[in-house]
Amino acid sequence: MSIGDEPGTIPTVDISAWLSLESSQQARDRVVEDVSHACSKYGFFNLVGHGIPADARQQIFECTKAFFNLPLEEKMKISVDKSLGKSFRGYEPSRIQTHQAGLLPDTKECFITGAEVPADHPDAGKFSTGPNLWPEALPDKEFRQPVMEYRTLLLELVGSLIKILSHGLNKAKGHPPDVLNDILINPSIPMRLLHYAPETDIDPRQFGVGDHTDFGCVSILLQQAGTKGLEVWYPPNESWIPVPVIENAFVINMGDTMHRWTGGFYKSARHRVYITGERRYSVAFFLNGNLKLRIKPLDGSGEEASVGEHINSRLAHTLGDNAKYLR
Ligand SMILES: O=C(O)CCC(=O)C(=O)O
Ligand SMILES: [Fe+2]
Repeated sequence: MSIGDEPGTIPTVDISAWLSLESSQQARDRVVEDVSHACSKYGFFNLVGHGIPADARQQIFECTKAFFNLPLEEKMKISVDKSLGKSFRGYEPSRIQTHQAGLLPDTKECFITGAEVPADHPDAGKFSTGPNLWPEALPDKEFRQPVMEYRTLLLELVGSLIKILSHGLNKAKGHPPDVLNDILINPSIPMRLLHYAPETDIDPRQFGVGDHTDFGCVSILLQQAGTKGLEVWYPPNESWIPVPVIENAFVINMGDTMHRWTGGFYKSARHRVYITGERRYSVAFFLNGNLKLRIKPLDGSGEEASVGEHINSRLAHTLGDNAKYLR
């Protein structure tokens, strides 16, 4: 069921028929059509019927709040500059990333985790790969375990989304129905717990997250109920569309790797988070994909490129002088 597509809104898509073993082929095809429509028109949609339990969603917010409530000196003990090599894990303080010339650095602060790759693994210390950094001040049971459990649940969900998106490309363009599946082999998935502190006297160049596109394939965002700030750019109307929080929904968006790979069929949409006088938390899960994979636009529109090199260079660009943390 696709609700929405009302002027000035992004669609809401229910994928429960895809996830259920009892659904008819017609109901599954409808999910493929709805996801494909949302991603080719907007690159953004609200996802419901995703099967992620409410308590897992609740718990990840508890973890997020607990982390950002720690004193700054505790958070700085695991700041990204302390992570192994270019692994870029741990605490990213506020005002580190700048997305556009002319904007001030984002006010958000983040905690970044990924797949747990031990320090003696041959790839540890390569870009976005290595051991996670965990705050000493929070017991594993209350933080590390639920964060990794949430990651496992979303890994399964993003696998379903990639399969649905592949079927969408099969229907629209005749590509094989598993055309995107290789991105899921040993995928790089940085997950960011995010905190936006309330601000006053806001400079017009200042955002929680400035106007940007995501770098990877598929992003799964959980917004905190009762907050606002996220907006997506809709080119046909040249306007910013608010992305209000919908109960039990995740926000799904396409990133630049997906856009390029599909020759622009699935669109990586510009979005931003404006600052309000209210505190806000969110949790972003970025399927960047297999960093060693080389992908060529499916429509023949460009050269083959490495997933890892692309993501690395995009992140370094937004970090500016702070890209020293990636060396
Ligand atoms: O917090 C949000 O609502 C969005 C964050 C975001 O766009 C990002 O981290 O890339
Ligand atoms: Fe984003």
